[in-house]
Amino acid sequence: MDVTPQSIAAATATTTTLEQAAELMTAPLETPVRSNNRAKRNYRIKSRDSNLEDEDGNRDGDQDIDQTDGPAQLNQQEQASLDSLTSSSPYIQSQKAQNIAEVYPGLARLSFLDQDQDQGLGKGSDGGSVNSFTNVLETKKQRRPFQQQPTMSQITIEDPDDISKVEDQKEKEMRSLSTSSTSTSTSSNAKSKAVAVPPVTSPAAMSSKSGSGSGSSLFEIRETELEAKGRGIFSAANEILKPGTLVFKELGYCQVVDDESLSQVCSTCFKDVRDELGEDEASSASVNGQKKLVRCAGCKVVWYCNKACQIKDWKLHHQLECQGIQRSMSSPVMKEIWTKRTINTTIARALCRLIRRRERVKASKAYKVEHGKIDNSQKQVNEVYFSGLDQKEEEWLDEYGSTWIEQYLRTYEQEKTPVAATATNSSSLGTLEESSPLAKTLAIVMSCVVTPTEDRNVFLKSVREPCVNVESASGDSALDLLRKLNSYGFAITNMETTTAVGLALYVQCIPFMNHSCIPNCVYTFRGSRVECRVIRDIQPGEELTISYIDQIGTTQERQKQLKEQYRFTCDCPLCKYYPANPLAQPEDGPLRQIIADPLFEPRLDPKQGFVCSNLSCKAINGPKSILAIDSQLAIYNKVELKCSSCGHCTEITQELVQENEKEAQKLIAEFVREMNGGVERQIPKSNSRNFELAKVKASSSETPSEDTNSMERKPATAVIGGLKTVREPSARALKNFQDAFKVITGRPTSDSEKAVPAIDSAQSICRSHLHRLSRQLIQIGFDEAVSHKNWVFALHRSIELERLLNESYIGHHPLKAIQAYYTCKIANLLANLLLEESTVEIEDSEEEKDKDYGMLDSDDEADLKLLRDAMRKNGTGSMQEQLLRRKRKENEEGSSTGEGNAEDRRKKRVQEKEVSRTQIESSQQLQRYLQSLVPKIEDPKILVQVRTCWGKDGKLGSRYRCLIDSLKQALHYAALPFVSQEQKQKTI
Ligand SMILES: C[S@@+](CC[C@H](N)C(=O)[O-])C[C@H]1O[C@@H](n2cnc3c(N)ncnc32)[C@H](O)[C@@H]1O
Repeated sequence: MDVTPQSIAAATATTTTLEQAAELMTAPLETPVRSNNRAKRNYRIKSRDSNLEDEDGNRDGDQDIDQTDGPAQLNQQEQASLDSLTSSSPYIQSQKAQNIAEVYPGLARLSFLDQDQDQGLGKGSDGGSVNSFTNVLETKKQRRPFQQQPTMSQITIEDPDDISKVEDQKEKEMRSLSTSSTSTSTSSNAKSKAVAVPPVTSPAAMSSKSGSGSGSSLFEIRETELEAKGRGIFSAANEILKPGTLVFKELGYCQVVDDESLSQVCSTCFKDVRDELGEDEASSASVNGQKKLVRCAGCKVVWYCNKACQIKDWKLHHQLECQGIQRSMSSPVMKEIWTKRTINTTIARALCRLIRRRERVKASKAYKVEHGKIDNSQKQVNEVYFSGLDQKEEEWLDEYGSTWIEQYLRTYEQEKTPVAATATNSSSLGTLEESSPLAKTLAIVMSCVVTPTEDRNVFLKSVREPCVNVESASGDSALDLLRKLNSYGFAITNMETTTAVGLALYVQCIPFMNHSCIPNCVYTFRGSRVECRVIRDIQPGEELTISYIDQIGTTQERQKQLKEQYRFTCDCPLCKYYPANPLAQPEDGPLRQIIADPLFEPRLDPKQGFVCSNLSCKAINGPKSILAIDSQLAIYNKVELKCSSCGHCTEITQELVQENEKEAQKLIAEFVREMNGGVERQIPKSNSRNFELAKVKASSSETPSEDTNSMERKPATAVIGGLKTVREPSARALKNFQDAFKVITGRPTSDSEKAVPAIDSAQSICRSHLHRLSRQLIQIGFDEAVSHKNWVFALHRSIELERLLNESYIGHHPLKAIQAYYTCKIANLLANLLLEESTVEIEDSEEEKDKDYGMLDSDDEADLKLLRDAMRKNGTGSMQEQLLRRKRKENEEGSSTGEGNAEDRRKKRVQEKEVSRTQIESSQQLQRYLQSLVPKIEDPKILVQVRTCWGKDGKLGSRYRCLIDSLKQALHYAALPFVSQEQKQKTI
């Protein structure tokens, strides 16, 4: 059942507190259904329902909305361009890659092995703020019932004082996080003037309680030494900031859930139901006939996990948003957009929230009080950072935007001209194709918040000069706001699935952090709250940095991305050591300063190597011979590669490289298609490579539209789904993979060394360019293998992934901790697999089936007992040995009964022998690999990394422990030894 804003409004109108109001709302909310999975023992693999058919749950419930009377849908190109607005917002997009949990997107499937649910995203989101907000709300006055039609004046709130209390309270909460209200410059090398963060936009200006600064600020925002770099965040602590230190937490100024995740992620706390239920179950509209999240019945757009969340959002954002969306829906064109999402509304919703939040902030008492105290330098901090908006779009908007959007809005408001005609008319006004995403986003915004023509014009008016004071910085220009969103917007990602689930705008601290390819801080999300932590020692006065992009690329690739998206050239120690320009000399000083370990040998960039094309040589050359193939190619278009081993020379050209890349991409696509029953599936392109796979994954669970084509695609997505859909990849798929791997890396896959005789032709020449693709291929391979339960294939991919990551990241890096975490997950999976195979076999045994296990509580208990009995009966041999013994016994029994003729029996035996052989081989492989993983898991160095990069009692640390315990248990039941480092040392 939907939650009606009316019911809230009505309830609030007749009660004194919202708490009471919430109680009075008799059935506005169904109790969100928790996972219907039984609590699984942690040595068992959670089974997943692969039915993705109902993933469009929110649409199903929309039958009351008439979707037939809208004009024709906008064409696909326009849709694609709007999507590109979302993805081309540089800061927004690349931040997706920064979430360090995105290291192994492919492995995220294994998240169901996690047991520490209390750590899950969303549960603790925003800490206890739900309660504190409810407390605040308890003192609220009665509200005007919702039924009153909103007017233009409602862009401001009818009762600003009311909202300002929430704002004021929110500020108080934020302040209580800080140990001091403003930061002061304490750093000795602070040459330029430190800029304290203004109170309104930076109430947490700000040090963390958990910091080492004993009450003083941990950081300050001030100008960097480079003018072009602008401001940055510097350590203001008197001592070294140690890894794990929480530098700051920052609440979003405003945030929205992405269109794609609206029905699965709570719009207030960002709890993702997929975390609890697994993607496949969450994608269906309901569990046991009940909805998992509940939807606002007013606009039918946003979803919540419970009343508290709905009320909180209603007060802070949704009341006016809801009215706005409903007003917008009064136009058939807009109704089509809102109900069918023919245009992505994420950015438009974020903009609307931003506009309203700004209005509320301005109306709050705290703002009024503090505003008087803000000096000029503080005002600078509040200025809108000018970047991110595509130049072309800016120009287009200046020239035609206002007219076109105006016409667009007027046309469909009058409900006379269908969209197609509007587009035709307006195309004469300018380059509509290029600029329509922006125009449409603004059109949606205006349809929600701006009505009279004169206000629209003000709203659209572009401000060309950077704003220097608070008022104009938060001015009404659409471009100002969009810029703000582009500059300070972050994609909120789900830690576990690595999928972007929302968009939040931050204005206090995180937007002032500059980039480094070898950063000293990372950030993660807890709901919409961003947390910034130290990952290596930071000296007093040193700048705090994060990485805007995925660090796995070559210097040339990284710099290209930074240039394109952020318009600067990075001069961090990594860039200095591995210069993009091959003519520049590498400097190892800066890197050595960061990695102080005297034993640390800066490795040469492994991505710059190449494979010798001499078939009999096969040597893989490091970058000693050629420092930067990519860069040389970029400059000279041609490079001669001389193999350091055999002296063989090969010439490569840009064209050859491009051909290579094309071929590799084709092969990857073929592999994915083959794995999915010959059905085409797009591999989305992304600048952020960490995010690529997450996107592939996300695309597999895309909400299908209602056309028949997408219905036909469903079986394919179902195949990708849960573990129940066990399907061996076809021989062709495997061959596709091996071919792709060979073309990309120049080497056979680790599981096909015998099968692939030699590297052929000049294809194997320059692999450095294909590094990104090889990672993509391996991750896709792993992901697909896990989906299809082909563990041996998965195992080989995980070996390759591990090698790739080891080669790609240097020094202390959180990614290594994440890698260890996933190694542990793989080990868990494999151990569980061995257990599961045995359990299944035992269940199949007639002898065991006859036993009465009716006394046991659950199937799981029965499985366990069967397992124990079997193990007891057969001694301590491995599971596979036990199975073989049983099979042999059964064979003997079969032959002694003289069933069938001798020839049949012989054939059967041969067949069984073959099955047993494959089984033994694969399980032996698994066991060997598992045992090779175990020492890595408890490697003290890894344990330090896991612990420090997330704080002493960090999330990852506790999860890691949990996984190790689970692994130990699984290994114990599978009769495999777990030799920890500790035990090993004791034995020695
Ligand atoms: C989010 S802002 C960071 C704060 C910014 N420095 C300021 O003063 O507002 C991102 C912008 O800062 C600049 N920047 C960040 N890291 C940089 C670096 N390592 N070198 C040069 N400029 C950098 C770039 O102009 C980039 O587009």
